[in-house]
Amino acid sequence: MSDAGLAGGSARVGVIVPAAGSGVRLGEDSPKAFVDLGGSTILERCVSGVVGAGIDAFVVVVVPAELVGHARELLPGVTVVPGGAHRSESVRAGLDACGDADVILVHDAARPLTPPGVFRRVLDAVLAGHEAVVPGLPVVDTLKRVDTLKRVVPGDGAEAVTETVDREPLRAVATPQGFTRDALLRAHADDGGLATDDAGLAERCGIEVAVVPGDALGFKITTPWDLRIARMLVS
Ligand SMILES: Nc1ccn([C@@H]2O[C@H](COP(=O)(O)OP(=O)(O)OP(=O)(O)O)[C@@H](O)[C@H]2O)c(=O)n1
Ligand SMILES: C[C@](O)(CO)[C@H](O)COP(=O)(O)O
Repeated sequence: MSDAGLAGGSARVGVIVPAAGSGVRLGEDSPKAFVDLGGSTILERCVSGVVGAGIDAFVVVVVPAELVGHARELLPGVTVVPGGAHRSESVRAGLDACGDADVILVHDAARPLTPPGVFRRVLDAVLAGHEAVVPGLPVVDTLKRVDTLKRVVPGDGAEAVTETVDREPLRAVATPQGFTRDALLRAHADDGGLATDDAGLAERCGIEVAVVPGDALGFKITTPWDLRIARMLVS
């Protein structure tokens, strides 16, 4: 489909929800997507958020192989497929199940509180003609590059600051990340390698990635602290 076709409102939209991680940094008994967040799993909350964004989309959820049946029970009517050992492999499994979508959003299950406006901004930017779009926020902390200390004080584990990094041109990016079908296929072609996000793979093959405003509520549940905040926000 041409860009004009996408802008014309006839685009078919697919959403891949990678949820096959184990959540090592969270340290709960279940894989992260299946951890409780105010009475529903993180995964159910995330899929509700996708549906609640009001985008007419085909949704594919990617979970650990042993939890495919359980996820299908939690999410009747949603396509569920087994993922891989790395996030990029899980996204590729979702891509294989994504049918004939013209635009594909990839949205981490681990970001279940992402507001509808972020989905809209990312989708609208793809429909407007960008091949790849990520939501991003300015970095607020002062950033230091570190290395090992020359003057080692036994036992304290300290590191040496080598540089203060200019944060002005930096953005902390989240999901959903949106792509034309062609761009996402190119990014993942030939088992496209591994990266922490899909835009990273797109960049490697020369695709320009646009950044639109993200939202603090789109934070990723990674650590026990994040889960605590998320539970407070939904209570
Ligand atoms: N093999 C993997 C690894 C990650 N993910 C998904 O990618 C998203 C972002 O990953 P992250 O937050 O790092 O989750 P985990 O890999 O589960 O976390 P950890 O690194 O702490 O184990 C999550 O929704 C996670 O389920 C996935 O689908 N398949
Ligand atoms: C895709 C992502 O959520 C964008 O912020 C992030 O890169 C996932 O990275 P992680 O290393 O798997 O946490």
